Amino acid sequence: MVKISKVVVCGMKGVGKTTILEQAIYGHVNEKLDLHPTIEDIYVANIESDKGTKEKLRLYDTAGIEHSQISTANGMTNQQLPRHYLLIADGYILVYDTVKSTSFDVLVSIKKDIDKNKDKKEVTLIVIGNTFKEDENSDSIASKVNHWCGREKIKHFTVNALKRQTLFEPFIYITSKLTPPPNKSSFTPLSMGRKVIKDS
Ligand SMILES: Nc1nc2c(ncn2[C@@H]2O[C@H](COP(=O)(O)OP(=O)(O)OP(=O)(O)O)[C@@H](O)[C@H]2O)c(=O)[nH]1
Repeated sequence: MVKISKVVVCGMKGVGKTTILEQAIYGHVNEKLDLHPTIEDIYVANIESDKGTKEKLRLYDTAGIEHSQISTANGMTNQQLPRHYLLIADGYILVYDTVKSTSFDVLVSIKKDIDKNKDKKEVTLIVIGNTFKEDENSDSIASKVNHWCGREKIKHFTVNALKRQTLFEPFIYITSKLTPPPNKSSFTPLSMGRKVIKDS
């Protein structure tokens, strides 16, 4: 039976999660496309791993988390990833905006939540920084994120969601991490996707 890995895409509100998925899978996003806040969408994509095998990923686009709701005065988490994602996920794509340090704070909070709830299950995580625009803050945020990713042993990618080519590497990377060694090889990068649910 073909294994379909389940990957949850999460992060702060408005960091470009939907744009990244729509652009990686369909390649139709431009600055004029109006995207609405997500409740939940599920995409299925066929992606070729670095071992040359074609793999199927089910990608869950989640509702963005508000920075103001990640922690309370006593340090307790208020708004979290819905619990069912923690049960089903084989992997996570954590997305932040390279000029908003608050969007990185949200990832740190999500990662703690994942660690607390993953039990003994192995999960694969990657971090994607979406570069809306360059500004003087982006270097200091990038070095903070690099440092954290190094400590947490998470691969960090920087993309521009509007440039489809920049998106292939992280998707191929996580696909490869989630799939066992192949029997034979072929080559087609990110080929097609099918959106199966749309609530937003
Ligand atoms: N210029 C530019 N705009 C972007 C980029 N990525 C996303 N946007 C825009 O930013 C807005 C929010 O993007 P979404 O992809 O909906 O962000 P999201 O993280 O899915 O948002 P929520 O579902 O509300 O959490 C949209 O209007 C996008 O068109 C980018 O790289 N460059």
